[in-house]
Amino acid sequence: MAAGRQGGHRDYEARERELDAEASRRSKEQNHHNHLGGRHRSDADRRRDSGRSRSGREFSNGFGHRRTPPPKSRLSGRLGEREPGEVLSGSASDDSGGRTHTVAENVVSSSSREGKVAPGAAAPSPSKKRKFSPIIWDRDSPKPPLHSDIASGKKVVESLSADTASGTKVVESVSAELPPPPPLPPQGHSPERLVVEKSPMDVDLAVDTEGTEQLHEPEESKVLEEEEYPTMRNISTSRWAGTNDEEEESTAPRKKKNISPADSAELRPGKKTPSPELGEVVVSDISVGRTMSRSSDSGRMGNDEKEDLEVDKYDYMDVDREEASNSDSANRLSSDSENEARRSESPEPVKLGHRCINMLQGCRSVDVFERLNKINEGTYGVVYRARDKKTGEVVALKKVKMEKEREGFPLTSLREINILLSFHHPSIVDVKEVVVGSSLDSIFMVMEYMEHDLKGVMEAKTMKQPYTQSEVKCLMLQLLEGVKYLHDNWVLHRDLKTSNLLLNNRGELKICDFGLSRQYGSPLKPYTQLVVTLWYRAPELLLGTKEYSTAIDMWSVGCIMAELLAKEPLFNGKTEFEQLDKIFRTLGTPNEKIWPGYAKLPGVKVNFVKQPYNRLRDKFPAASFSGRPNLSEAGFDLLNRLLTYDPEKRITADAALQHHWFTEVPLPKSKDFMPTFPALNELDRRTRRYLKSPDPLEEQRLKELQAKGSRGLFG
Ligand SMILES: Nc1ncnc2c1ncn2[C@@H]1O[C@H](COP(=O)(O)OP(=O)(O)OP(=O)(O)O)[C@@H](O)[C@H]1O
Repeated sequence: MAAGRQGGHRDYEARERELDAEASRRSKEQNHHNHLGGRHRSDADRRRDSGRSRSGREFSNGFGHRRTPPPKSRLSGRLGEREPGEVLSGSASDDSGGRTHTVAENVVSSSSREGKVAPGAAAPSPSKKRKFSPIIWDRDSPKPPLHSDIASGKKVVESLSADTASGTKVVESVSAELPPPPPLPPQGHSPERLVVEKSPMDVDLAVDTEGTEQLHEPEESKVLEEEEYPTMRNISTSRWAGTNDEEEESTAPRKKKNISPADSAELRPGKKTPSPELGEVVVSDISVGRTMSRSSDSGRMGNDEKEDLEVDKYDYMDVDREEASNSDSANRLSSDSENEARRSESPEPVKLGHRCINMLQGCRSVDVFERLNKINEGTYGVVYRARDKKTGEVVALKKVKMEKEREGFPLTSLREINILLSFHHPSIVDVKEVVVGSSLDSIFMVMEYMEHDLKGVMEAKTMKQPYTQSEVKCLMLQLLEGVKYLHDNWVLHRDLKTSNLLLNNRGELKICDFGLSRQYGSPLKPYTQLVVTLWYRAPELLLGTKEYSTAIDMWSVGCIMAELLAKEPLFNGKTEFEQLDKIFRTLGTPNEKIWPGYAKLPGVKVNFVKQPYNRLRDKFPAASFSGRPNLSEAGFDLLNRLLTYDPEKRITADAALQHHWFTEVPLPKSKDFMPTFPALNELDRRTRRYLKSPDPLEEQRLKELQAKGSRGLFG
C-alpha cells in the first residue's frame, strides 16, 4: 500500500496513457461502440471545469491526500466527565482556534438560527482548498468533452455518469492534479479521447469473449495467451462458475458450468436473460421498510421467504462443505486473525504491478479464492466472504451484477476500478484487485474483509443501546475523514448510508460502494431513480436540482450522525414526497430566504407542509429523561450544519472535522475501546436475520436447526 501511495501517481499516469493509446488504436478499428453515449459531458461539466481553478486545491504529498490532523492533535483541554475509552490528548492546541459555535447554520428556525453561520465554522483555513466543492453537473444534459487544459494545472473531470434525475448513485470521478491523478493525455492527444469509448480493457474482453481477436503487440498477445487461457481451462472446476447469482445460489456447488472459451460467447451480455426491473424491487423494499442493500433481486420478491429459505439451505451447505474441507474452523479463524495480525504488524509493501492492475495483462481468476459464504447482496453486487487459497487471507469479493450488458461490457467500470485501486485511506475500504470469473462477463472486486456494516450492527439485537456520544464521535471522525478524502479527490459518493459503512472489530469504519456500482446501471433508465434509498438523500436532489455537489454527501453524513445517536433513521420516507414531508416537518419548510433558489427548484410544490419551525432539537435534546438521545449544544450545532438546507451553506467535510464538538467532552472514543459484536458477515443468512430482527418463530426454527446439528448461532 505504501508503495502504491508513493508511486501511484506516476504509475497511474503511465497506465492511463497506455490505456488511452491502446484505446485509440482500437477505436480506429472498431466504430460500433456507441454504448457510452451517456458519457458525453454536460454544459455544467464544462462550466465546472472552467471554474474549477477557483478551488485552488493544494496537496501536500504526491498522492494528493492531505491528511487532516488526527483528532487527537485538535483536542483541547477540557472539563467535565469522560466516557471510558475516550481519546485523550495532552495537546491543548485546537485547530478551531477559538471559533465559537454558538449559532447553528441551518435552516428554518424558530429562533435566530436562520442564515447565521458560526464564525469560521464552515470557513476553510488558509491551507484549505475550498469551502464548497465546485463539483456540480447538469443531471440531464449530455456530458461535455473533457477539459483540455490538464497540463495547465486545472482540474480535469472525467464524468463517468450522467444520470441522476433519478437519484441513482453516480460517482463523478474527477481527477485533481494529484491522485487520483488526471489522466494526462499524450502530446497531441485530444481531450475527448480520455473518455474512451473503447479502452484497452475492451481489447482484453474482446479477446476473452470472442476467443479470436488478438492484440496487436506480440507481447500483449503472449500475456493473454499465458494468463487468460489457463484461467479458462480452470473454469469447469471453479466454485464461482455460475454466471448469475440465481444459478449460483440454486445449483452451486454441485453443478458447475463447463464453459469453454467458445461457450463463453453464449454468455455474452446480449444473450443473458435480462434481470427484472430493479425499480420494482426498490418499491417493494421501501414499502416494507427494508433496506435497499438486501434482497434486491426482484426475481425473488414474489417468493421472498421461500426463496430465502432455499438460499439459506445452500448457504448452509456451502459452509458445511467448507467446514468439511477445513477440519477445524476455529483453526481457520485463528489463522485468519493471525494473518490479519501479521498483515497489520508488517504492512506489505505494495506490489504496484499487482495492485495497480494493468488490464492489458489480464486479471487473476476468481478461482484463486475459496468461497466461504455469501455476505450480502446489494443492488449492484453480491458480496462473498472468501479466502485467498495461496495466502490464506480472508477477503470480501463483490461480484458485480451485469444488468446492463446490452450496452456491452462495462468498460467505464473497469476504468473506474482502475482509479479506485489508487485510493488508499483508512476510512475507504481497500480494493485490492479485480479478478475475473469464469463466464468472462463476471468481475469481482477483491476488497479487504470487514465484519459488519453499520446498518447490520444497529439492527442487531446484540446492540441494545445506541452508540454513546463518545462512540458516535469516533465513528463520525472516521466517516468525515473518508468523505473528505473522496471530496479532496473529486469523487462524490452519492449513496452514503449506514449499509455502505463497514465496521470491523477493531473499531474501524470504512466507506464502501463509492459509486462503482453506478456504472452497472444505465443512468437514464426509469428504475434508477428508485434504487438509492431515500432516507439519506439531500433535499436538493429530492427537489430535482440539476446541479449538485459534495454537499449531497454531507447531508447524508448528517442523517447518519442522527441515526448513530438515535439508533434509528432520521427521515425514513417511503416516497420522495413523504421523504420531503418528513424533512420539512422536522427542519421546517424551506423558503427563499434561508435557501436562495429554493422556489425555482423543479420539484417544489405548493402543497408541501408549511412548517415554520426547526424541531430537530426536540429529537436530540441537550438533556432528557425521555429516552431520546442527548446531544450537547456543539453536537447539535454540527448536526444542524450538516442538515442545512442550502447546499452552499452546508458544512464541508473539512470544516466538520474541525468542529469543536470533537474536542469537547466526552472526547471521541479510541477505536480500541469501541464495542465489538459477533461478526454477522460470517454467519449464515438465517442466523443473521434472526440476530437483526429476533422473532420468536425464527428463534424456534433456529433451535430446531441447532438440535439437528446445524451450525450454532455463531458458527
Ligand atoms: N469489504 C466488505 N466486507 C464485508 N462486507 C461487505 C464488504 N463490502 C460490502 N459488504 C457487504 O455487502 C453489502 C452490499 O455491498 P455494496 O454496498 O458494495 O453493494 P451494492 O450492490 O452496491 O449495494 P447497494 O444496494 O447498497 O448499492 C454491504 O452493505 C455490506 O454488508
